[in-house]
Amino acid sequence: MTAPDTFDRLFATIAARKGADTDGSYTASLFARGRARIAQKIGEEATEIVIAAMGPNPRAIVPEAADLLYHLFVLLADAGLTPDDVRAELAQREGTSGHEEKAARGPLPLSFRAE
Ligand SMILES: N=c1c2ncn([C@@H]3O[C@H](COP(=O)(O)OP(=O)(O)OP(=O)(O)O)[C@@H](O)[C@H]3O)c2ncn1[C@@H]1O[C@H](COP(=O)(O)O)[C@@H](O)[C@H]1O
Repeated sequence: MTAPDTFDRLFATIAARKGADTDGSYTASLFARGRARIAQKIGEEATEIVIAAMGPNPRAIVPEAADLLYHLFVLLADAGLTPDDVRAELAQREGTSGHEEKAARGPLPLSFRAE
């Protein structure tokens, strides 16, 4: 059996914080504040990635990506999902170009098209 990687260990820690004492854990306090607050944090972290992406130093993206992944993991755990659900979704997409997938969706109904 292979040792769990950093992502797996992080998710296990996050999941174990559900219902924990909020004083000692930022994760527990996020769970306590609820899904809307978690989703809002993801929006904030995504915005910070956009700002880092537009800057001159690509390394600045790394800590913002870590913040975003951490908050995404909190959302998954809050929703009763796991990174394995995301792995399975990505595995299902493996080998299908985004162009192919978009073409297979067919044209948008008229009501969705831009003027
Ligand atoms: N990876 C992280 C991690 N990344 C970011 N953060 C926290 O996420 C918050 C995001 O920062 P912001 O400035 O956006 O928010 P804030 O003003 O501090 O807080 P808000 O009131 O806005 O929510 C900071 O408090 C960070 O410390 C994290 N907190 C915890 N972890 C991991 O989760 C584990 C469990 O943490 P606790 O639940 O706190 O024990 C830790 O050991 C780490 O491995």
